[in-house]
Amino acid sequence: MGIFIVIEGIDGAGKSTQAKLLAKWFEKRGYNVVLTKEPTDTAFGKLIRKLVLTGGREGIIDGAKISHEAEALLFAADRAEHVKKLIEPSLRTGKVVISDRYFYSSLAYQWARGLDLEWLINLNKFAIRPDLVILLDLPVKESMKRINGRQLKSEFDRIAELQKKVRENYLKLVEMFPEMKIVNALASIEDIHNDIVALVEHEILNKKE
Ligand SMILES: Nc1ncnc2c1ncn2[C@@H]1O[C@H](COP(=O)(O)OP(=O)(O)O)[C@@H](O)[C@H]1O
Ligand SMILES: Cc1cn([C@H]2C[C@H](O)[C@@H](COP(=O)(O)OP(=O)(O)O)O2)c(=O)[nH]c1=O
Repeated sequence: MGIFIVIEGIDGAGKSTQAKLLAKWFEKRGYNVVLTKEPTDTAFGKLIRKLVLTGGREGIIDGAKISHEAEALLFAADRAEHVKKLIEPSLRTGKVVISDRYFYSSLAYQWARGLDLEWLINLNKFAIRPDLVILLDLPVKESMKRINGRQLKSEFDRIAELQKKVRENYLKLVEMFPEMKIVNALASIEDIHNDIVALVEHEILNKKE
């Protein structure tokens, strides 16, 4: 069996930056790495971008043309394809899978939209548990600085409000899912990378030996 690692956090937390650095770290050590993300680039991911993420990257704040329930089902459908067609086959052939977002995003974001957490957890039960989930945690003020320009100025306050809820939800999820570990995302890119590597060594590699 391979190794399955997920990077989570609010928009602009540094997920894609750290996912790439971690992929390089494993590759240098001779591992076969699959770097992936959700929403995916498949037809389901495209449908999500069209129906849910309207009006830009943070368009999820409004402009959604569909109900929050349908939204959650679309993310779950995209995830089912992701798990069955890419993640599980890659793990079976011993690869390291690093995913930028996974079902924890559905729990944090769709819960923040008012859906029932238990319903969301049940909906995502098919999704195998990762070996480790890195939660890049930082104050919303800082993340908003980093993604400045990705959103319209007039939407700033509403987006910040949702991000705050999502951050709080992620921190509550850490209490429920022991595979989730918090990393302080306020540090430099290099320091965060080193923290993540230390967690990977401690939580996964040392245990496999
Ligand atoms: N530790 C950091 N400190 C300052 N800026 C960062 C840090 N990590 C990433 N960034 C910058 O913040 C922005 C968002 O990073 P990104 O990796 O795209 O976040 P995410 O994938 O979580 O949305 C990018 O411009 C990136 O270069
Ligand atoms: C995977 C997932 C993402 N999202 C949200 C989080 C982000 O605000 C948005 C898009 O994700 P994001 O990582 O920003 O995608 P990209 O950078 O490719 O545009 O979707 C959910 O609400 N639920 C989910 O299950």
